Amino acid sequence: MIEIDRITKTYNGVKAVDAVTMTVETGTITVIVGTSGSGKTTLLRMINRLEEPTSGEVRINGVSTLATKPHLLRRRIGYAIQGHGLFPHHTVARNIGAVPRLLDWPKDKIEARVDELLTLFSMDPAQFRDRYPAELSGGQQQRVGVARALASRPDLLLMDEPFGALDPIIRARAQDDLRRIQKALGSTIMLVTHDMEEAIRLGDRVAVMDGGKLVQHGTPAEIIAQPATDFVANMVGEVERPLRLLSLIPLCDLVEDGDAPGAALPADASLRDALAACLWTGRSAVPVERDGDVVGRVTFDAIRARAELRA
Ligand SMILES: Nc1ncnc2c1ncn2[C@@H]1O[C@H](COP(=O)(O)OP(=O)(O)OP(=O)(O)O)[C@@H](O)[C@H]1O
Repeated sequence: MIEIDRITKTYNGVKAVDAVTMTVETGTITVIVGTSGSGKTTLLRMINRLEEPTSGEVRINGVSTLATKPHLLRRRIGYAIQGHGLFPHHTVARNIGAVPRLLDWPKDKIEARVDELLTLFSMDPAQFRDRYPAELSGGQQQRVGVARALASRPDLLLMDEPFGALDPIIRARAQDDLRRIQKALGSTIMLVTHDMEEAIRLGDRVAVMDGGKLVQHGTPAEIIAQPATDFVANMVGEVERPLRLLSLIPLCDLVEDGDAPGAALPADASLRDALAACLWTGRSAVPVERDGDVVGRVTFDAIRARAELRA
């Protein structure tokens, strides 16, 4: 568990981060979202002490980060940034193994970990281990950057706009990859973005910053359905609220007995997908399948009723 306790950073008399308090549960993704200059990066960088707080403290599993020397602390906290910061003259394997090497892991354990991570990120180790960063696509470089940050099984992974440089399609895939890998490894992640769509898609919890203050901290559904301030409502986008909510609800929540025409959607697809299918093909219901078997249908009316209920 990560406890952030009234942490504050003042630059030239101005509070860039103002008494932020929040708790991050182990094994979850927290996304910090806000406009430019709202203090997101400063908050993140105080957690691994790249910035020293003016006041307040951070505790990891009950122990203050002030109790550990900053360079030792940073070996336990992964850090991935936009543009990934790979060492250009080191191979992929050396890049990923950088922190385990600092921690004096035996060579065979490092090699096994590099291969395990490359495989998790859908990059064939035999093909990619010995390449240099310049021999990779932007999306591959980004994956190696995240693999490097995860290599030593850190207590916490901090990510600052990790997908900012990727085009929208690769970006969506990178987000799905991160979700899958985070689940597989049980990692605890704090990620900064200015993109509410990304926050809602990735976060177990979303923390909204405005002018250095934490204005709301809750599940994506809470942020969308009950925005705490006008600023949060604006960030979510009033018009998009019902659609965003539908994108969080799986079909299996609304499935009912009965037939429907046309191609089936998987039970873990979202109501937003089903709505799109209804509108696109003019159907009033879509079949739902699980493991290849049709298990029922979701109707347009049921989707509309759910959207009205929560929006
Ligand atoms: N080293 C510094 N010295 C003085 N002011 C700073 C320093 N670093 C950040 N600030 C100020 O603190 C405020 C918060 O900056 P921060 O980088 O944390 O915002 P952000 O929300 O991450 O913004 P962005 O999305 O643009 O990166 C800004 O007003 C910024 O100008």
